[in-house]
Amino acid sequence: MKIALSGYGKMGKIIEKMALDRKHEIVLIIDQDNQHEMTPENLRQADVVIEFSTPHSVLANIQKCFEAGVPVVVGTTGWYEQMEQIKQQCLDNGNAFLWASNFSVGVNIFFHVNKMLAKIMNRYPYYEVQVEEIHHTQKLDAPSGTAITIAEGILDNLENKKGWKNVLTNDGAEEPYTVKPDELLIESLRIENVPGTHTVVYDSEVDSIEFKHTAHNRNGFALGAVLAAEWLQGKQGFYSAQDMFNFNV
Ligand SMILES: NC(=O)C1=CN([C@@H]2O[C@H](COP(=O)(O)OP(=O)(O)OC[C@H]3O[C@@H](n4cnc5c(N)ncnc54)[C@H](OP(=O)(O)O)[C@@H]3O)[C@@H](O)[C@H]2O)C=CC1
Ligand SMILES: O=C(O)C1=N[C@H](C(=O)O)C[C@H](O)C1
Repeated sequence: MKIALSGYGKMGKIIEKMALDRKHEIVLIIDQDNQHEMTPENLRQADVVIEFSTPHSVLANIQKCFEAGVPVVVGTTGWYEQMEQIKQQCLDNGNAFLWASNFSVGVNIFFHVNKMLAKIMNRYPYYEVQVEEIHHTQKLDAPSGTAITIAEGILDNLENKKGWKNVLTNDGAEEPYTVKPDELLIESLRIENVPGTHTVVYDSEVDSIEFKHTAHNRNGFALGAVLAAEWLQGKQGFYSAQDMFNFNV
């Protein structure tokens, strides 16, 4: 496959390596300093664009891929309020689009089991649930996209929670926040060099249940993004990684 990379930071560079290992070719690399090269002509050299840039640039980059009619795989987070608008544009224009807040196999298994666990916990309302995420200090968005997907999995399945609330704690700088009974707290922490750790905690007076995923490095995210690009070939429509992993057990 001929791949264009949109965003050539920590993720873009590892995706390039994974793609080359899988015998793909990188035909275009777009970063902050050469955005003018993201033209329809250049994009059309590629079979797929893999987009890992920033929350500020991702929407404009998706538009350019749609205009060029090139399939796009999006890993960038921090834009999900525009999800419906992007979905509509994708479907109206007959594009191919796949997004994931997290492309790693481990986290996608976690997403599935998280929903099952939330369903079980309806029977035990004396457990208070909370989501925690820890990432490196360069991260631009909070909560993480992964934490949002986890929270939505809980909200869809746990009857006593109606919405989520994020608190970003950097070195204890934030005032402690008291959640309302129907609110799901997502606590975000930023610590040097952490690739991504997500925990769901159900806490009661007598015990705690902790369900945790720890990324040891970024390789799982990058491989998942390349596998997604391969999966999207020849397809048209709006997809998420859930369609690719399809854990119907
Ligand atoms: N879904 C998933 O599995 C994962 C998602 N992510 C998400 O991916 C995104 C990127 O993460 P990461 O690589 O760690 O971040 P980095 O900050 O390391 O890389 C982002 C890159 O995008 C570049 N950039 C800035 N503006 C543009 C533009 N207009 N077009 C193209 N590129 C641009 C930046 O350039 P410059 O440095 O010059 O500003 C930088 O090189 C984040 O949103 C992160 O949350 C991360 C890991 C896994
Ligand atoms: O910014 C990151 O690094 C990561 N971002 C994604 C997110 O926001 O969930 C995925 C992963 O946790 C790493």
